[in-house]
Amino acid sequence: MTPGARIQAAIEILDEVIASARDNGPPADAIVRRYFKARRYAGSKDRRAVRELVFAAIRRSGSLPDNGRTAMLGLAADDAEIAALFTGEGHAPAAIGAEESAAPRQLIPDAIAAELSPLVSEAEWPALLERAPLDLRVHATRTRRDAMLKAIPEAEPTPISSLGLRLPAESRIDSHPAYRDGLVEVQDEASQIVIQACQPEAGMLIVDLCAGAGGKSLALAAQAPSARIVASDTNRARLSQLPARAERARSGNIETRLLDMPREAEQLADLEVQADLVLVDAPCSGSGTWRRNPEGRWRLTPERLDRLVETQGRLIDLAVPLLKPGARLVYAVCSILEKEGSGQIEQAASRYSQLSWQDEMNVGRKAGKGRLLTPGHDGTDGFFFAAARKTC
Ligand SMILES: C[S@@+](CC[C@H](N)C(=O)[O-])C[C@H]1O[C@@H](n2cnc3c(N)ncnc32)[C@H](O)[C@@H]1O
Repeated sequence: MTPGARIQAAIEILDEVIASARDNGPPADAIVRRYFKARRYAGSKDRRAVRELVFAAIRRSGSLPDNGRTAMLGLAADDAEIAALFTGEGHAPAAIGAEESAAPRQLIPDAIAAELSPLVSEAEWPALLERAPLDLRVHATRTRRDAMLKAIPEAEPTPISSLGLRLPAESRIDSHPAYRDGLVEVQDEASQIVIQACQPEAGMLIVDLCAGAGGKSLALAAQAPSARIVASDTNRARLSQLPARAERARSGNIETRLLDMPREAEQLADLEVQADLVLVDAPCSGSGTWRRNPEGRWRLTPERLDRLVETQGRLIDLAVPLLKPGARLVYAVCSILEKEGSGQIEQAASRYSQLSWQDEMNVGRKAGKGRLLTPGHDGTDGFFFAAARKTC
């Protein structure tokens, strides 16, 4: 592809990403992959270059741009070499018209900025959108981090999690023998810290209420191989990925349970007052993962945030009856928004006097009754978590 054709390809992909953000469709990463699947002639250098252009344009625009061209004109406004490629020749995009406007440069739109945790100062905003490294979690019972550091020489130990390895952004691990053998799993350090906060132990009954594709269930299973882990979720497609992942990790102690809204309480009735640990890794704005999904800013509307906050509260209400006396509840969201984090826990604390909120881990920053991790402060994804014990 010529440099101009790469710009045009990025514009076409951005058009799809913008439409997908409007319609709650697939993420940018999936759209880039789909685009090139249909264009086998593009070489790996072309794919990488176009992907970089797409993500640079998304990072630069805090709010949803009108279309792919305005988003790309934003990059052209900052970079004369890119502007010079708008020639209209061959497969290059049309020349830039005198009246054409570029998407404004903005990291975070005002409406979202107003929802951020007060701990996240404006000086931290650029880090929210920097490229994330690839973090791995070492399987706690099958190997040791030292051994994996030797097996994957490019990796460094993560500073906070004792099970974590860090590789540079854009690294690939899926064909490495240690990954194929289930000795390492992709998991951001913040998620590994949430598992530490869970304190999983042998023999426990653990409910991972929002298990998704099982990232945290797998970590719990690796640390407590004789625990019984019930991994539930309402999303069939996500949950169905878990058995194969568990097989790769050789974790035979996870059972999946598909839930249907609004019948979850009924479907979990056999676990009432039985669980030693319930993890609520709730659906959220994903504002802590903008490093990977910067177009998440385009998807977040005040209405969507309100709906998420309501669902999170409902999930806590589903979790509490499952706890036996003395059991542990851990609430987590990959969010840096006040309402989804410490605000949500203030609400839960006012509903449940039998929950005693614990602050046992000296990581990140204290945020109300929980802890907040952020890319700028901790080098992890943004995550809020809080842990409580049921007193009676
Ligand atoms: C943040 S994701 C979970 C990620 C997962 N724990 C992991 O570590 O990979 C939140 C999940 O909550 C699920 N969810 C949404 N509403 C739910 C409900 N009412 N009951 C159970 N799960 C729900 C979503 O389908 C989604 O998979």
